[in-house]
Amino acid sequence: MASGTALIYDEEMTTHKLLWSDPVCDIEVPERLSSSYDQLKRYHLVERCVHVPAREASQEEILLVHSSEHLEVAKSTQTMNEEELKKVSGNYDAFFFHPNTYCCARLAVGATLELVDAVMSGKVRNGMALVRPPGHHSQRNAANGFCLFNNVAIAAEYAKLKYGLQRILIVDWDVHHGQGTQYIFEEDPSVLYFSWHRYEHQEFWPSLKESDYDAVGLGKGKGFNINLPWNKVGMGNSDYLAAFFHVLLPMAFEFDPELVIVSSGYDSGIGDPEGQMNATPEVFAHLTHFVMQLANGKLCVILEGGYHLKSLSESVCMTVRTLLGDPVPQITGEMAPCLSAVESIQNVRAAHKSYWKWLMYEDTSFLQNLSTKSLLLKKANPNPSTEHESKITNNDETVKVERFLELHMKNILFPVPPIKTATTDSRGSVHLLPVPVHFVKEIDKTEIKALVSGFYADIVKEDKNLLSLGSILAILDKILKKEVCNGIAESPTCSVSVAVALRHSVRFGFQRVLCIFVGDMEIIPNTEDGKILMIHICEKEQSGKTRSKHYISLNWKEDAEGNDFFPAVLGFILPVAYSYQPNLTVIAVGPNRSLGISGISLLFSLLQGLAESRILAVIKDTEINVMQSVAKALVGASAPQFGVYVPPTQEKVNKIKILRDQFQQEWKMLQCSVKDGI
Ligand SMILES: NCCCNCCCCCC(O)(O)C(F)(F)F
Ligand SMILES: [Zn+2]
Repeated sequence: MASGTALIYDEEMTTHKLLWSDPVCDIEVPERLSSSYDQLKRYHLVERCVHVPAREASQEEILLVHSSEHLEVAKSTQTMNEEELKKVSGNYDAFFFHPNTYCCARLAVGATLELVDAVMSGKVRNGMALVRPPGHHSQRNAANGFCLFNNVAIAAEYAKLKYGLQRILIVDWDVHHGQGTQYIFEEDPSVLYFSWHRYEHQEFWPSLKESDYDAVGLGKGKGFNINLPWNKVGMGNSDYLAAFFHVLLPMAFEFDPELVIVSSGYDSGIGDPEGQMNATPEVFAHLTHFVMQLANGKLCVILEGGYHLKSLSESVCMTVRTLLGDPVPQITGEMAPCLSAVESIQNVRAAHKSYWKWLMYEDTSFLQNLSTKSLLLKKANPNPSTEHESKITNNDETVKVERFLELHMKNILFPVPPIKTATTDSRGSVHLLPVPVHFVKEIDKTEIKALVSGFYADIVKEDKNLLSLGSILAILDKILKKEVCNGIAESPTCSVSVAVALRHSVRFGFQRVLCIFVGDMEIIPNTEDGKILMIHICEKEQSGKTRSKHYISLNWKEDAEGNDFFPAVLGFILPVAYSYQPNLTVIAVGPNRSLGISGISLLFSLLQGLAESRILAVIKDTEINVMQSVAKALVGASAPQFGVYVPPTQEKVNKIKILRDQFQQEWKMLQCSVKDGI
């Protein structure tokens, strides 16, 4: 199983620069690269990566996407003087040439291809290439928007050719629409292109009709182009996460890519003069964490835009530390997407209904009125106030953002625990675990008896699980003290163990503990005070207990053929969990589990983005296979296999919809459609 993270950077790419005054292009400066690399060094992230050198792409490689005319024009600029450079630059929308541009653009492509080779050869699991000039606006026969060669598009064609790949996902989280990439692949079903972008009803550059949500691809490529337009500025963390839960991730898991390439622009982050958005750097750790769960972890992150140097460099660091497997920082801000974001999410889901199995039962009845209504709304008040007040308005705000980010990052960054996963167990089954985990300590029975008889006597009736309780409390203490990130314990009676663990966690200061219990639960802990949110996944209704905001029972029996749990995790459990923002997650697998191992692995992998990746796993002592796959997920040994993707039945889709309707006012991340009569 490949491991390690590649970092590709060559300071030669800082020599491309604007030689004359041009207010459109003067934000694309060399310092974008050098300040990002310097910040990576400051956080000691460079030394933890595998250094892969850049190289100049060959002409054949560039011709995989571009015309020979385009290549010749680029080549000819090497010997031009400033006046000639200015003239040829004027043939394009928002592009500038420098005598070194051609060489830098070849390095940018070559660096990207070297990263693809390092990942596809198994030399590393994933990696990032810090390149400029960027690529996603450039087209077969034209430079555009600071881009000369389309680095990411060439990489996709190269990977298909050299590795025979048939499904490549390109995620473009830059704040501009990568229309170049869209044009190149719009008829190609082997490349799924997802882009969100500032759009403002076609007001924002490049102001194209084909950047809207109804551009779904052409011919055989229909359904494989996904545009999510942001029609207002000020979008934040919750809007971006909602877009992942309700649009990108369901598509991506159904598509099941063999490689993921990210057009990683950070002008969608706070403080950026182009984006005017409010998302903070840690959101990129979450976005990276999610795309790492695809393609068995084979992920290439390629720099595109980002013009606020502090915001850019912090976001680059958030990306790289997540690629390295560090805990994912707690997301900040109110977890509630704005109306405009939900409207765009609803529109793009409707536009793709006929191309995706997971959308087969999507309710698109709103289409008759809502879309016209929103356009009427726009016409009615052409300058709609932003949903979120945009914190950044003009240049002198840049300094304010720097100060904001200095403080913000201090709260976000935390020491990475030296040990990832701790375990103890009563019968020494730790040696059964397929991965190096840290043995917490021998459990002393009398000590535990005393402790338990004190605070947990009402829960613990018999002695047979004292050892298990001891190990759980020992692991919890390590997690509480941030000495370990997560832990795994076995138990003969999961309900008792979980009840004790929850009470212990709340007693020792965790204000919000999320508990996902899979299987039969004899004891249902009290969740009235909101300090525990229980999601109970079982085959049939647990008699008596009615659902409430903090006790949600999800009746789900996994399909025998494969894994149909994706819509439940992506469309329900994650949105609820992110709305709750727990500071500890407990996941228990008890008797008569109604999920398969792949569904359980999916839970453990996707929930690691919460609570700074603090997870306590409590596994029924007879479930050795579950124990092993959970340990792999917790240690990050590999992007686990989530089994064969099975689209959900109508009955299961309806089950999620009913739960979503019931709880979306309390847990606002569930929102993915605008109520009628907005
Ligand atoms: N009135 C004309 C405004 C032109 N604005 C050009 C913005 C280019 C954005 C480039 C980028 O950030 O998307 C890339 F990732 F490619 F670098
Ligand atoms: Zn951009």
